[in-house]
Amino acid sequence: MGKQKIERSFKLVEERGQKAFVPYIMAGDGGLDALKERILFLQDCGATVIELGIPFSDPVADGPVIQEAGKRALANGTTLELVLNCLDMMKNEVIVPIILMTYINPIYAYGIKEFVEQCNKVGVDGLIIPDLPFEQRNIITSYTNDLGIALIQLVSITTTIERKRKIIEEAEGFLYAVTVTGITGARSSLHKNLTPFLQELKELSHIPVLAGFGISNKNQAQDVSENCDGVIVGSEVVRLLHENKRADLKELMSSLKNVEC
Ligand SMILES: O=P(O)(O)OC[C@@H](O)[C@@H](O)c1c[nH]c2ccccc12
Repeated sequence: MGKQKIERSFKLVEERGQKAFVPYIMAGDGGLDALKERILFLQDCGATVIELGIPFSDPVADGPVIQEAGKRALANGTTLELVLNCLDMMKNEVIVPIILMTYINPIYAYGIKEFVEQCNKVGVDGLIIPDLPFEQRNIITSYTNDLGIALIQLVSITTTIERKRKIIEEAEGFLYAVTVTGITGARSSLHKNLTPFLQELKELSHIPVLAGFGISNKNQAQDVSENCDGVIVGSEVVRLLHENKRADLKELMSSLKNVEC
């Protein structure tokens, strides 16, 4: 459970000489009835971890594709509570670690302590809360630490070295390296300083470093993962699921299987 389950999954990828692939999906896009099937599909495609987004009305870090998916999910009545119930019902079939990505507001509304306890009960292994400042992580970690749930930290290409060091010291599960300045979504080219940025994080970090934001095809995934432990792909996965292009998604997810470490 929790951190350890995430660590084990990365270890397995490493032992196989592969790179990690973490797909992001929006809970409730396509209806909550589709959630279990989508998670099991991604699990079968070899996802290292699944990042599951909770729809929110004011998603400040999300680009257009994920915003639209969030709107669709909210329109069909998806709530944090319903997503947690849904996870509870599928927990015996889900082997792949699950990380919930939610803004802090829905957690406040739910009740922080109740939220973390429920996450633990339904088998959530980690959390990404992009608008929770590192300095205020205590409001979550005072509950997650005891339960072994990982609070995934993000560092960006503009983070200072002092801050990177501080964040990495506390980071657990994996380190989320944000590869662009801006919001989520496909980019035709990635940041020119991406390679030194990832190399520096790899040197500093005791846990896997994963790159996310703007990666949308095989070549980008392979190029980027040469300098880190794998990639997180959101908008493209959301698009392919919405358009029901399962074969393309499978193909994209297989892109890191033959990469040499
Ligand atoms: O969509 P992209 O560009 O592939 O990026 C991943 C991203 O979608 C996912 O990790 C994510 C979705 N919403 C977020 C908000 C903050 C940080 C990360 C995320």
